[in-house]
Amino acid sequence: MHDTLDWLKAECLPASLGAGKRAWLFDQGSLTRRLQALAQGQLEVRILAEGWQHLRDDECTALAAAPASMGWVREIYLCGRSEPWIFARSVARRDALQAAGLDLQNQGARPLGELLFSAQGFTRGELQTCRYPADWLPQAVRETGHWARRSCFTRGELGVLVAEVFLPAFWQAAGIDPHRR
Ligand SMILES: C=C(O[C@@H]1C=C(C(=O)O)C=C[C@H]1O)C(=O)O
Repeated sequence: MHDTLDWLKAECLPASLGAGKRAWLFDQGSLTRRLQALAQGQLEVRILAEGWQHLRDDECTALAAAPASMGWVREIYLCGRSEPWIFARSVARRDALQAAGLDLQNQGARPLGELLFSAQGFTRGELQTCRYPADWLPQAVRETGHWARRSCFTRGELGVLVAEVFLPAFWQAAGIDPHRR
């Protein structure tokens, strides 16, 4: 397991990372909203998996949870013009969700961003990036080297850790060479 997965802050990234990719990776706004514009409104959430699972080591560390804590896991594609552009995995501690009375189980195909960027009192923490482990990706998009970012949205004791992996089809749609750093 990648318990030593290093998520890097903006200032730790190689200077060689292209400005186009860096701008997308570290944009503080709602990714859903930006993608809706890029897809001219043809953006949908495709749910891949949801449920209570033991969280990964890097997730437990980020959420200040004991190793292998139980949490709600939501894995989706954000599809632009019916093509997977983003793989996203969002997790939160079960104890914190229950204490907050937040019901992520019924989010369904509504973008999580509508909850996290609405007036619900969530604050976004620092954005970090990494090259996402291929074996954490769905089989259909399993390649090494995809840029990912993550941040934690907090409200009181509750943290929702959102990781977004930018797939080659997205970079092409954004007019950025997916093979350049
Ligand atoms: C956090 C956001 O929500 C987006 C929607 C997600 C979902 O519905 O599961 C997951 C990650 C994000 O890309 C956002 O819009 O920035």
